[in-house]
Parts: sequence; C-alpha cells; structure tokens
Amino acid sequence: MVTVGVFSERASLTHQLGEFIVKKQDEALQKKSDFKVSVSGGSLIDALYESLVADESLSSRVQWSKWQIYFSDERIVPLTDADSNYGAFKRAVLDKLPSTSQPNVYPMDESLIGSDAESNNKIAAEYERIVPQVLDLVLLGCGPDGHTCSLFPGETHRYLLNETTKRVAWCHDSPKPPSDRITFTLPVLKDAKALCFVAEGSSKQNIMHEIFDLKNDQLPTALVNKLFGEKTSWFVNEEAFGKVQTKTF
Ligand SMILES: O=C(O)[C@H](O)[C@@H](O)[C@H](O)[C@H](O)COP(=O)(O)O
Repeated sequence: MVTVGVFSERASLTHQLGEFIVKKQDEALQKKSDFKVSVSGGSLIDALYESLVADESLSSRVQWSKWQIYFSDERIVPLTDADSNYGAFKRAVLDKLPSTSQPNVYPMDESLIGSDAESNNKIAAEYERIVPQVLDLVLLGCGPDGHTCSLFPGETHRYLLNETTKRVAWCHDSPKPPSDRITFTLPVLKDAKALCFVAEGSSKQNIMHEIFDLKNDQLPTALVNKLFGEKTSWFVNEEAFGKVQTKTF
C-alpha cells in the first residue's frame, strides 16, 4: 500500500518531506557511510530547497557531505543550460550550501553530448555505469500526463517502460521538451530502498484522480504505485488532490 500525505499549507508539506528525507538519511547512515539518493527535475527541486536548505530545523540535520546524489532523469543539454536538471539543482540547492558542506554529485557526462543516436546511447550507458545498484531513496516528480523520470505514457514511449536490461536509457522523443533525455528505467526503481513523489498544484488534479481513483496502470506513475507500492510515498497538496475520492491507496 502506498503512503500518501496531503497538506493544505506548503510549509507543512515541505517540512514533512524534509523530515521524511532526513529519516531515510539517518537510516542509511546507521548501516553504512553514505546516503545514496537521486533527484528529478521540475518543481521538486524548489521543494527540496525549502525542505533541506531553508527550513532551519531540518537543515542542521542534513549531513550533506555523506550524500551521493544522482539524477533520476536528465535532459541531454550542457549542464549550464537552463534546461539541465543538474543545473537547476545546483542553482537551487548546491550553490546555497557552504563549500565545506557539499555533497558528492554525479551529473551526466556533458563531454559526450553529440548530435546522433550513438552519442545519446553512450551518455545513457556511461551514466548507468556510475549509478549504484541500490539507491537509498529515489525522489520523483509527477507530470500532468502521469509521467515520472522520463518515462512517459503511451505506445510511442512504451520502449522505456518495457526496458528490463538497460538501467539508464536514452529517451529520444520526450513530449515535454527537450526531446532528448536519459532516464532511469523501472529496474532502478525496483532495486531502490524507497521511492518518494512530490506533486503540487491544481494542474495535477485530473492525473491524481486517474492515478489514485482509477488506478490506470498505463500511466508510469500509477504503474510505480502498483509495482512498488509498499516502498512508495507521496507528498501532495490539497489542490493537487482536489478530485481524489478514494481513502485507500
Ligand atoms: O526533467 C524532468 O522533466 C523531470 O524530471 C520530470 O519527470 C518532472 O519531475 C515532472 O515533469 C514533474 O515536473 P513538475 O513537478 O514541474 O510538474
């Protein structure tokens, strides 16, 4: 069963999200010397800033130097490009941390960017090489179409959901620009210890209804709930959850 927290105030959502992440960090650090986490792009990144940097009661408990940070998906653009997920995370979070308290961050190798399929496949393969088998926590967004990572709904994109060998794959036709991306595939989510979605705002109402009431597992997000529900948590606000009827997740 999926765990869902619905919040009326943004500050409570980001605080509880931060508590959740710090708990996962502490659990990981009780057993080993690092916390392996991946982040996604989109509005999640601002929520992470609010939770882990701006929230003073939490920021002092984040042991950044023990974090190993990966990207659940990345757009194939230079890391300084406005579209880069690494770039967005750097500007919102990393640049706000003191130089003495920086995490280890593993961005895509931008030196491999070319303009053909071969270089895009190589970028994915190289990223797969550095992503650990087991992540302690995978942080995910949910698009208004029900995508997560760069796993999109629909037949055109099924090749990514069906991927069982490649753990990181080239997404060559993303309906959300830019078109070329790399993305974790389901095997990475399967092996991770915990998965956590953040979804906010009224633009998510229809898709939340499809995911939680209709349980339409053609949607990658609903499929993640179905396959990995026991280790999946959602942090949503009341606007996003406005049309959801069910109380059993
Ligand atoms: O690079 C990306 O596009 C993201 O990783 C993507 O999967 C994102 O998480 C969702 O689209 C939700 O984004 P919003 O929260 O901004 O709607």
